[in-house]
Amino acid sequence: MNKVLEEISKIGILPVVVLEDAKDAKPLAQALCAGGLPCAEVTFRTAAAKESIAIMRKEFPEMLVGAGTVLTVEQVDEALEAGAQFIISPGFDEDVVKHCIEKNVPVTPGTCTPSDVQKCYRLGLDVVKFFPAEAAGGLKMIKSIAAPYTQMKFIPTGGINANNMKDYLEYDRILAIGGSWMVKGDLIKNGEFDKVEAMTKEAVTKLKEVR
Ligand SMILES: O=C(O)C(=O)C[C@H](O)[C@H](O)COP(=O)(O)O
Repeated sequence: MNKVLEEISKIGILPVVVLEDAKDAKPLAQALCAGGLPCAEVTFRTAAAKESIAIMRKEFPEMLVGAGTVLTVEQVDEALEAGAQFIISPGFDEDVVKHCIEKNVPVTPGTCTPSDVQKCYRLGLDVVKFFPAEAAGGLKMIKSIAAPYTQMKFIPTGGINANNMKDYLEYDRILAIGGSWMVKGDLIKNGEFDKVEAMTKEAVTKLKEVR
């Protein structure tokens, strides 16, 4: 498995971040690192994504920073220019995946059916995102899908929070979980980075109970 994905596996939880303003990138990264999760998926839902990734990479070299909601080949290139170490999409796009393979950057496309997983398998991936995890059937669905694809690992995201995270993390085919619950937009907007840190710590405490 790719080294970056192995690192994500060791950390166990991938915070999914939406930053409206790149000035929040530094305090947010600081709160995540202090809370014990030195990683972030910065989503390309906002114009601030590229600059935010660049800031986090520069200020926190120990952190793993990737790009999320990557929908096009152009966004892959922008993310790489900013220093993104991995690429995540909500769904499967063959052009995006092939481009990442060419650029030698780990990519985890979103899947939620066996057909999606199989397309990723054929392109040589051994880790995929499972999105939207809770709405698409949760852990029960992942266990059913994972059975035939014996080497595939999953990063479920969507509807995961402090209350249900442990169920996912207990299953050995879960590489890590993704979620935004500790980095909610309001917390960032209001500058409540102490709360981000506290919720991150709480998540790490729960993680340690099962891993
Ligand atoms: O933007 C992307 O690339 C996505 O695939 C969606 C995000 O991963 C989820 O929206 C996070 O889900 P929540 O933790 O329920 O907020």
